[in-house]
Amino acid sequence: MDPLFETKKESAKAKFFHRVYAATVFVGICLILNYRYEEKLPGVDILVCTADPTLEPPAMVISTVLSVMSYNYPPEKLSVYLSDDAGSEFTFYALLEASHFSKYWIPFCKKYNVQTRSPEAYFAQKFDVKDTTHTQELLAIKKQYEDMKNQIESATEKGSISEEIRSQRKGFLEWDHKVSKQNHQPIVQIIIDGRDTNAVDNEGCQLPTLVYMAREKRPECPHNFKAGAMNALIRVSSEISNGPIILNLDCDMYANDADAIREALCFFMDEKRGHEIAFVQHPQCFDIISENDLYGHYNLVENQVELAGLGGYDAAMYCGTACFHRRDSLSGAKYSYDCRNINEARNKDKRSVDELEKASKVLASCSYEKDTQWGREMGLVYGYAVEDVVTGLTIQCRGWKSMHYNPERPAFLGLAPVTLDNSLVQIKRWSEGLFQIFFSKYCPFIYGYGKIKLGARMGYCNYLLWAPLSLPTLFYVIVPPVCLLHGISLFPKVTSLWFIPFAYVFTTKTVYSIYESMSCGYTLKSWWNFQRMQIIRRATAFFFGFADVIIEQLGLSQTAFAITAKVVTEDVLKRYEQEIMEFGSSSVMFTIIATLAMLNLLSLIGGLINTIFLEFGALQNLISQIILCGLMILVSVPIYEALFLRRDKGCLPFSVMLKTRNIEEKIKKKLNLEDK
Ligand SMILES: O=c1ccn([C@@H]2O[C@H](COP(=O)(O)OP(=O)(O)O[C@H]3O[C@H](CO)[C@@H](O)[C@H](O)[C@H]3O)[C@@H](O)[C@H]2O)c(=O)[nH]1
Ligand SMILES: [Mn+2]
Repeated sequence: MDPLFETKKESAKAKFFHRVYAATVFVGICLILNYRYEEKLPGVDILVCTADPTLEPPAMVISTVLSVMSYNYPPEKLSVYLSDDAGSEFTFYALLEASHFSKYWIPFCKKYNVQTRSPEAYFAQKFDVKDTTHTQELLAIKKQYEDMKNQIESATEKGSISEEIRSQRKGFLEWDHKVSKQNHQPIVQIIIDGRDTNAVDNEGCQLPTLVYMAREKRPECPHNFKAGAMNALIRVSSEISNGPIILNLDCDMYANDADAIREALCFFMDEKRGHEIAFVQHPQCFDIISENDLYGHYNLVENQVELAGLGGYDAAMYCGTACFHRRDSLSGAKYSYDCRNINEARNKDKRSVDELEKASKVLASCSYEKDTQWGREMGLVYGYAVEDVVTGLTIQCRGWKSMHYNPERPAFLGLAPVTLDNSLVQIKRWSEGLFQIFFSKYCPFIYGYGKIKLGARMGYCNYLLWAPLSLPTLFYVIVPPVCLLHGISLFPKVTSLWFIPFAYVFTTKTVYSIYESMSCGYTLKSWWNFQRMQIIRRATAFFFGFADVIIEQLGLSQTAFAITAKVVTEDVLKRYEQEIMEFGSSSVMFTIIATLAMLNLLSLIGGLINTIFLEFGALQNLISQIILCGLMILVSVPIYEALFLRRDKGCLPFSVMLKTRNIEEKIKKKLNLEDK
């Protein structure tokens, strides 16, 4: 037999035994730890944010809530809070329905050891169950879920909630005719009181606490977007359950691993180093991603190399969601050795639900933060479009450490944008927010000096400097083609020695990037797609982010938070799955993309005509530019398709085409002139 084959077999065997061994040890340790720590498990408060019932449908929000309510964790130590920045009674209603459904959902998950505990994601799967009682129960609960969802959706569509439902719950009294999204009193409703021994599921097991909160909103009072919502949540939860560990989740990201809390606690409760750790960040992983990652949301290299590297410097970046925090460090405490105890007794509050709600409302009011350190030294930092990253940095600079934890089965799965427009809006917010931090007093090089390691500061800047990256990219996609058209050579001749450094940098960078991507699990095609997205992002989103920060620095505008839409129509989703780029709207960003694609195409044609027919010798001077243009054209193929070939709803709209035509005309005119 082939000796190579033999060794392969041997090593496979060894690997297998290694795995079995590791798994056994792991299970063993878990059992011991469970036994040793079960009593000491700390209270965990899960804070979920939502902001708009049309962009973030209540049915999606409650699936997230249900996924965390059904964690494998003692329910009397678990509390779930939903912040609703829209102050919408439909979200409140949906949460009420969810609390009812949880009585069936939680026991079902536990009985059949369901792994995916977001009902929406779970029922979207294909099932293959043989056992008949299981099938029956599954079908029954699926029907129950769908009925609930239909009810919520029809109420939202109708725009009203029936008197019958309203009369069942006094909480609805909060929504009189005066409540609007931007203007309403603080609302706190304890839907399930975890202390109440009657709050049980249909098998008689205790349910976790569930709270609805809509902080006060007044038009004259800046609300600071998600950071404001989170800070109100931190305070309200401290009043009601005061769990020493906080899990922060966006409404579009559900829990995908029922044991995630226990795993995260292994870091916090570690006897040697646990007390130093402020937060444990899971990477942002997404649920629906097209096969070859059309819009570059997989983030495999980012998660496995860049963010993990920052984690290696004890400075994992806080990414706003899927993050476990120590309450103390999030609320502004400095690190000290005394922070060791997280398993303090749960607030043994004897106050009634009404009293708790009343006390909480004060904490969720506009005036509460006046003249306090909230938004500066305490809680999430205000004034940045990426409040999460800057907050994480301040926590680290107060002496804490943070972990990046990327388990094999993603513990959380979110919703990535499935249209180019949404994706760019999101990236623009990020690049803007990140660059804002670089420009502020929190610039890691200055603020972090002497507090976090140099590597960590550099790692942060890898992200904070996204926006200015737009400038070289724009230069490279505009200047070389324009010069090519005019026959101006920008790079050294192929025969010159000076050509070597350019060729060297270009090839090694490309080869390394392919190697890195593929070793992290990308396909070659997804790498290629990512190159396209990089150019598109830099030429549009990063550039707008850059411009906005400059304008803000001049004091001409203020930061806003554009929420990414989470509702998609069937045909958009279908095109996404087929990896057809979705344009469909006439955003300025699309005009830029289309213009750049046309500019390169026409310049290459024009440049080639000129050199071949007029001065053939010039070719070797222009070869680098021809290659650059050619690559840009190859990468832009989907854009030409959207401009000229496609007729579906996602193609580039006529208005974008018209605008790019202007440029074409100009180039053609120029070519004609030269021909003469
Ligand atoms: O005024 C607001 C605006 C937003 N949100 C919530 O913030 C979350 C994130 O918003 P989303 O539109 O989904 O933005 P993403 O770009 O997906 O969010 C990423 O980037 C944000 C910073 O830009 C972080 O806050 C997020 O945690 C991170 O997931 C959502 O749950 C929203 O409901 C609010 O609660 N109040
Ligand atoms: Mn999101």
